[in-house]
Amino acid sequence: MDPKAAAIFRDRGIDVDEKPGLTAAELAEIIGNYDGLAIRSATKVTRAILDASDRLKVVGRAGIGVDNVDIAAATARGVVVMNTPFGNSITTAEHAIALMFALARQLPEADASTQAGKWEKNRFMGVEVTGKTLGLIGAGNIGSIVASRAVGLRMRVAAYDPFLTPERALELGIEKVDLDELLARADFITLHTPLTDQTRNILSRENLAKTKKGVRIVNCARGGLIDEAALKDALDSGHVAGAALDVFESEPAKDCPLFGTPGFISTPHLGASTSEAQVNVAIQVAEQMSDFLLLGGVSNAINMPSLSAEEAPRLRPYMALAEKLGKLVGQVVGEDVRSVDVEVEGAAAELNMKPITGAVLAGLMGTYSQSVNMVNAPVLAKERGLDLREIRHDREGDYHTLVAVNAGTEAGPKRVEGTLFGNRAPRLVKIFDIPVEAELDGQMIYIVNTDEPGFIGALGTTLGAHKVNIATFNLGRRSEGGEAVALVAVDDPITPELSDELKRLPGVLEVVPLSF
Ligand SMILES: NC(=O)c1ccc[n+]([C@@H]2O[C@H](COP(=O)([O-])OP(=O)(O)OC[C@H]3O[C@@H](n4cnc5c(N)ncnc54)[C@H](O)[C@@H]3O)[C@@H](O)[C@H]2O)c1
Ligand SMILES: O=C(O)CC[C@@H](O)C(=O)O
Repeated sequence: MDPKAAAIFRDRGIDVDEKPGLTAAELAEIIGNYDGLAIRSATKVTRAILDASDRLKVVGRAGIGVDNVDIAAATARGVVVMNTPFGNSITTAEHAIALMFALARQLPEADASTQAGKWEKNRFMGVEVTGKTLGLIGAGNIGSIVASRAVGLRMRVAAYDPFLTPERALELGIEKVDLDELLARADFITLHTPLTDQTRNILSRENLAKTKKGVRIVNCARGGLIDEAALKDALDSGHVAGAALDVFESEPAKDCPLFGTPGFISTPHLGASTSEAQVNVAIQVAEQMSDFLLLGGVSNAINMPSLSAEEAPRLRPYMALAEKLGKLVGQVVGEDVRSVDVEVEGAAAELNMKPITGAVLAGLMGTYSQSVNMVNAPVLAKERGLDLREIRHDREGDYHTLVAVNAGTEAGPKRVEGTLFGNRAPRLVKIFDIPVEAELDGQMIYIVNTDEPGFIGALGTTLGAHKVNIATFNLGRRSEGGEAVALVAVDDPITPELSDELKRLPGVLEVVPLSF
């Protein structure tokens, strides 16, 4: 990785060790010492590596493809995975164009022959690209840049990309076609998709047979998009006139069946290898990882919603409130939660809601499982079949800002509401429709009782008898003489014996020890 990455980490006060070329075993041995791991494409972040990484919070990929990271395993462990989606796009697009020209004019073979003193002028008859049709498979960041360069070279561009809108195609000056039409018409084909279940072997033996005789093919995207054995046969038969691969089914490619085939050109995954691109991605990955580790900002994460470093300070108190509300519901309602509506109104409704929802889930799911954070909470919630809804209210309420968590249970909805005092201090304002103001902090006891004289005295006496000091005392009731709640913050541990004794006090309906 370009040394600028390490320089940025150090400038921002993060200790950094540069360890290029570690084996998997060496990485597994040391990964437990690190909060972040910055990688290029060669490092495989497998489940085994992640399992050995107790402290790891973030993996930053200085590049685009994250197929060298086990995203599911990282997510399950609560590790954020980020990439740098644009820093090497121009460079990779230029490599694709370079390989297209290398194929059109057989540059590597002509170079080798000339340097061998052969001067084979008649052997190397090329083709022009001007006026030819370029078939573009995948018109995202890199594909679009390739398209614009190809249009500049006076090529016609026919693109196959199910997600390409007609407006974008018009803007790029290219034609959107289906795959069969592209295969039938293209003089050159270049691939720019990720490797997914849909794109694996997109140039299969069957699809290669549908291409125009004499087609030339470039792949600077991912190995696995082309059937390498079928491509070799198509080159050998002369159906495909040339193929240039930067990426291979198995990398590092040491004994690919295509090696040595006439008309075949290869580079060792050099698509992103320019000094400009490597500086770009190194700077970007270091800035993103530092923002996350130091400020909680999240950009270009694969497994977590974005939260800019500028937004983070404003959202942080909301996320603290949301997490506390989630924890409160989880602890009081228990395992019975079937659905969760997260509602915001007032100032909260103006904000990016995803981090607030993520924090509610982290609080809630953390009461059911260990090591839960905003990365893995949504996955755990999904595994439990929890229905999640985000609701933004325009209305003006009693509070300038409000976050509510409405948990659906078999016994009906259970709703808690909270606000921020002075825009920063989280406060509960309503629990299960009973107004009660409380800081949710440290150890607390939640008590439901019948509103009757003498209860508070008995509660204080019992806590005193157990040498438990009361820090704050917050009361609310549904109606005079009806259901009442107490949220009592205490300085000393709440033992099971104390809980049992509190449950036996006259009028007590429920006692739940809480921890925030
Ligand atoms: N060789 C290298 O060194 C190098 C460098 C950078 C990126 N890459 C690879 O290049 C590829 C493209 O990167 P990008 O930044 O343009 O990604 P991108 O996400 O911006 O674009 C990918 C495009 O593929 C399209 N796509 C998805 N499924 C498709 C399908 N089934 N059929 C057709 N199109 C489909 C998407 O709609 C999208 O427009 C990625 O695989 C990336 O890893 C390689
Ligand atoms: O880091 C590299 O050299 C390759 C990067 C490339 O494959 C990518 O997906 O960004």
